Amino acid sequence: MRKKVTIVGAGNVGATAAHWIAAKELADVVLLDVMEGTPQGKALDLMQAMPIEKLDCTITGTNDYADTANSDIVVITAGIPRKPGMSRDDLLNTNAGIMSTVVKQVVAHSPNTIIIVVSNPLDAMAQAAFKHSGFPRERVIGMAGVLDSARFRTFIAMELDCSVENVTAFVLGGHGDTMVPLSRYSTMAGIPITELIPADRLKELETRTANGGAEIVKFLKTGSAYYAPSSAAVEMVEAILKDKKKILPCAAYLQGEYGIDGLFVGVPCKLGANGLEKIIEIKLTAEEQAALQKSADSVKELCTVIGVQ
Ligand SMILES: NC(=O)c1ccc[n+]([C@@H]2O[C@H](COP(=O)([O-])OP(=O)(O)OC[C@H]3O[C@@H](n4cnc5c(N)ncnc54)[C@H](O)[C@@H]3O)[C@@H](O)[C@H]2O)c1
Ligand SMILES: O=C(O)C[C@H](O)C(=O)O
Repeated sequence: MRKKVTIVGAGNVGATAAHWIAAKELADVVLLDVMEGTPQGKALDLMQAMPIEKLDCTITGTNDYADTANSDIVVITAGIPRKPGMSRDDLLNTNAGIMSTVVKQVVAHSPNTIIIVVSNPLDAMAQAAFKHSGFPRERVIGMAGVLDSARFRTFIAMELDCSVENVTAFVLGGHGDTMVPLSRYSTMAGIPITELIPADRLKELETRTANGGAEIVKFLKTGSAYYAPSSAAVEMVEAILKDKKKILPCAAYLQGEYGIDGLFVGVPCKLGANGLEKIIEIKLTAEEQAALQKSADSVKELCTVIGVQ
């Protein structure tokens, strides 16, 4: 039997995630939204591409959570995106309300599912999903680090004029202005990029990475990025469905790791069939640890505002 992935929110990120999942033939997809007709129309449109692409996936559009029952994974993209001049944190109150109603419905219909949170502000929304679901931390994971590190990889590959496949990159911390790109753990074909790119130029690439979402919002004007974000969420879906034991930077609920307790922060995680299978702890310099702590403090502030600290 095929796996079942529900995507809540059939907007830009949600619909594009459905597209990537189908393109990789990972699972049957249920696309759910509050907008009547939107998920149905997008799902039918995607279904009609399946014969052309020679893919066997069923994509169902719905407004009814009954159709999401017993999903293996639920990806939550429901919520408003930011527009130019806004920070992700400006979405806090609206999206917290949406997250609370969505998660209750998700849990009622798929009590054993694994939730991947995408809605912003990401770390606080992951914490809200964790608290409202009552799930163990293994089954609530936030998507941000895969996207942020993919952005860093893109900029490094552009700088070194090499294949993106040769570049690995590392980003820690929250998905906001306080994220921590770690050049020291980033490589081109195994060679530390700190040996290939001068420090001042690297700083510029790190800053561009931290502002990567805003750069796209400025271009798009009506919303935020969705091709890379949906691709990033689907890399996590694939790691779980295929039990890949893949190490990916994700927002995870820390319980003492990195000296942080009771908060979602972006750290290297092992993803497999059980969801979050391990948090990988690496040695940080005092400066990096301080940057991570600052990032955690800003997540805590948001969580306090919406009562999920
Ligand atoms: N974590 C990340 O790295 C990352 C990356 C990109 C976008 N995002 C966030 O993802 C969210 C979605 O972005 P988008 O570009 O797809 O926005 P969008 O406006 O295109 O889509 C959002 C969808 O959510 C739906 N929705 C609203 N309330 C709902 C509810 N209660 N139940 C079900 N669906 C509901 C809307 O009808 C809409 O179709 C935003 O909050 C955005 O900031 C996060
Ligand atoms: O920037 C945003 O608001 C959307 C997302 O978090 C991103 O990084 O692209």
